[in-house]
Amino acid sequence: MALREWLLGALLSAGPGAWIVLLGVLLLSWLALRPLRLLRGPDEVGYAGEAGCSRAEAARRARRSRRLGQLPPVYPNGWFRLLDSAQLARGEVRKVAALGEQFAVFRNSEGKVCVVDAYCPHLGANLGVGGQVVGSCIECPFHGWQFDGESGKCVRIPYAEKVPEFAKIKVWPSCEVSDMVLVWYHCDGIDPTWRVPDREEFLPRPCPFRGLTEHFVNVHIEEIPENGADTAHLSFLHRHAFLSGADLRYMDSPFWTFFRHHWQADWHPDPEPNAHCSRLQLKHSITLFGKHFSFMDLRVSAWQVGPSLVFLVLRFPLLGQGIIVQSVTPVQPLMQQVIHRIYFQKNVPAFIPKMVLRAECSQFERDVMIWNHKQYLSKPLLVKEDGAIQRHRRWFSQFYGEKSPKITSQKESLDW
Ligand SMILES: NC(=O)C1=CN([C@@H]2O[C@H](COP(=O)(O)OP(=O)(O)OC[C@H]3O[C@@H](n4cnc5c(N)ncnc54)[C@H](OP(=O)(O)O)[C@@H]3O)[C@@H](O)[C@H]2O)C=CC1
Ligand SMILES: CC(C)CCC[C@@H](C)[C@H]1CC[C@H]2[C@@H]3CC=C4C[C@@H](O)CC[C@]4(C)[C@H]3CC[C@]12C
Ligand code: FES
Repeated sequence: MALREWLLGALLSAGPGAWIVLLGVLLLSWLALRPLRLLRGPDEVGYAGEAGCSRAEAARRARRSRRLGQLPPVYPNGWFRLLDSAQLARGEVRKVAALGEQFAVFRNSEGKVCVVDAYCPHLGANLGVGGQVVGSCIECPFHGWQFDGESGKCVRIPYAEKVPEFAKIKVWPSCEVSDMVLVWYHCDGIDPTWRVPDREEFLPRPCPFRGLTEHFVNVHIEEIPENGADTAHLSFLHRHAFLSGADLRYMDSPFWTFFRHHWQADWHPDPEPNAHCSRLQLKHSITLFGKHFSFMDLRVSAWQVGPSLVFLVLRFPLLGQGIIVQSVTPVQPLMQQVIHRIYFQKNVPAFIPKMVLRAECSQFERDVMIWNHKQYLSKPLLVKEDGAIQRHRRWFSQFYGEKSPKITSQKESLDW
C-alpha cells in the first residue's frame, strides 16, 4: 500500500486527538519557520511613559521639550532604502516620502524598479497615488500622461496632437540590492559615485532570510552610525542582560545582575577606493554569575557602507554565521526609519537567528531611548578614549555638501 494511502487510512481511523496533535505540530513548525516580524511604531519604543500619560502623549511631550543642538545637514548624500523588494510587485506603484522628497516607485513590466518624482509636471497629481504601470512607463491618474521610467520622457498624452519634446519627469538613480529598493540622493544632483555591495560579498554563503525589525527613531541620522564609533557606550549601556528589556529606567534590575554582556570594539574608516565605508569590529561574550559561557561568544564585523546602510557579519563559533542588514532612512528631518533584516546559514534552525534578532532588537531599543531624548552636541566634551567619535565625524562629513539641506531654526516644527 502506498505511503499516501496508509497515512490517509491512519488519519481517518485515528480519533480527534490525533488530529489535534497533527494540527498542533503543523502550527508549531509554521511558527518556528516563518520569518520574525517585529514592527514598532514611532511612539511605541524609547519613550518614558508615565502613569496616566499615553505613550503617544509621552512621545509628543519629549519632542516638544527637546533642545536639538547645532545639527549637521539632515539629508546626507548616498544610497538610501525606500522599500523592501518584496513590497513592490511587477506592475505595482508606491508613494514614498523620504529625504525631503516625494517619490513614485514602480516596477515595470520587465520587473525593473524605477524611481521618479511623485508630482506630475502637467498639473501636479501624485503619480504614486493611483498611477498605473503601462509597459515601461508610469501613467498619471489625472489626465493619463505617460512617462518612461528610465528616461523620464513623456511618451503619450491621450488627448494631445503631439507630445512636447521637453515634457519629462525627474528620474532618480535607483538599484535593488540585498532585497531592498535603494535610491541615490545627492544634494548636487550628481550620479552615484559608489555602489552598494550585495550581502554575499560580506558573507559568501547561502543565508535564507529569517526576519526583520522596524523602528522609527527621533534623531539626526548621523547619530546612529556614530554609535558604531562610540565604543565606550557598548560596555555601559549594553552591559545589562538583553532579557532585562530596553527601558533605561528598569534594565539594571537586581534580578539580572548575574547575566552580563562584555564588549571589545574597534572602529576605523576604510581606505580608498572604499573611503565611503567604515568598519566596526566587535567581540562579544557573556558571563553568568561571573563565569564565561562561550556558546554566546560572537564576533561582529559591522561594515558601514555610506551614511545609511550597514552589513553586520555575525560569527558565532557554535551557533553559526549570518548577516544583519541595517538600513536607516530619514523619512523626516529628525525621524529615521531603521530596518534590520537577518539572514542566517541554512543548516541552523530558524529559531536561533530569530532569537539573535530579538536580542539585537532589545539592545538596539536601548539606543533608541537614548536617541529619542538626547541633544546633538556639535562640540562634545570628549576624553582620549572617545577618540573614535571625532574620527567618525570627520569621516561622515564626506557625505555633506554645500547644498545639503539643514534645519534652519529650533522652531522648526517637530511634530509630524
Ligand atoms: N565591496 C565592498 O564594498 C566591501 C567588501 N568587503 C568584503 O567583505 C568581506 C568580509 O569582510 P570581513 O567579514 O571583515 O572579513 P573577515 O571576517 O575575513 O575579516 C578579516 C580579518 O579580520 C579579523 N576579524 C574579523 N572580524 C573581527 C572582529 N569582530 N573582531 C576582531 N577581529 C575580527 C579576523 O582576523 P582573525 O580571525 O585572524 O582574528 C579576520 O581574519 C571581505 O572579503 C571584504 O573584502 C568589505 C567591505 C566593503
Ligand atoms: C547578545 C547578542 C546575541 C546580540 C548582540 C547585539 C549587538 C551585536 C548589537 C545590538 C545593537 C547593535 C548596534 C546598533 C547600532 C549600530 C549603528 C550602526 O551604524 C553600526 C552598528 C551598530 C553599532 C550596532 C552594532 C551591533 C549591536 C551592538
Ligand atoms: S496631472 Fe498628470 S496628467 Fe495631468
